Amino acid sequence: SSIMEIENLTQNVLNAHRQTCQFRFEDLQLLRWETFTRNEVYSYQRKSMEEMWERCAWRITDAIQYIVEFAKKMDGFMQLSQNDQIVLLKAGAMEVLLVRMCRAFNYQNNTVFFEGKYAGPELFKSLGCGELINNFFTFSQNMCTLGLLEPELALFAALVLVDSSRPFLQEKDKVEQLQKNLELALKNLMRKSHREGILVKVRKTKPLDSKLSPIK
Ligand SMILES: COc1ccc2c(n1)CCN(C(=O)[C@H]1C[C@@H](CC(=O)O)C1)[C@H]2C(=O)Nc1cc(F)c2c(c1)C=CC2(C)C
Repeated sequence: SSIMEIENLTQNVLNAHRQTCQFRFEDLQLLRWETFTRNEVYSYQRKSMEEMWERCAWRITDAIQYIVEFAKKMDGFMQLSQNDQIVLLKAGAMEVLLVRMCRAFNYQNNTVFFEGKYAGPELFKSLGCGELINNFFTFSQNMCTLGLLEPELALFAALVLVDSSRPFLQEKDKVEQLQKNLELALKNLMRKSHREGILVKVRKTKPLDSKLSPIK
């Protein structure tokens, strides 16, 4: 692909990302030291497992819808077969959400934005899945150490989604072509900002450990 095509794809992905993030990065940053008081944490911890799951499931479902919109605005994604669009979103939407959530994560006090303020892992105690929550916070910490800027995060999220190694793809070569263009776009962006050194780290950070067996 020509450099023009790559530049256009970069701009398209940045716009798609900006138009489909529920919160602007600047706004999330402004709130990062607004943490829940001890009493507010207690009131969350006293909620039933059902109520807490209901709230979190709603937030996740909502956020995933925005990621579907992100995919639909990405040049090349809608040109894939509908089967492959569904295969990529089913396999990757949650991983893109985890990548996006690092924008709303304060690694200095290990808190994440939740319902208006920043919460630590202890707030989610009543969910009864401390292991999963701790993995989520550890992942967010690792994502933050990459120090990706918003445009780099947008292209990284696009690459998490457009992954030609996902099982059940019908037109793998078409997905591969789009993936290669996105890889060139991210390399091009990093080179321009003289930060290509990060790419080595990025390649190692697979969003979710593939050994995570689906909850039986
Ligand atoms: C892209 O980055 C982000 C980061 C955080 C959030 C969003 N997006 C989406 C909207 N959001 C909200 O809280 C909504 C604002 C609304 C209106 C209001 O009250 O202000 C309520 C956040 C959210 O969902 N946090 C969240 C969900 C969740 F399931 C978990 C954790 C954190 C931590 C562990 C688990 C249990 C996995």
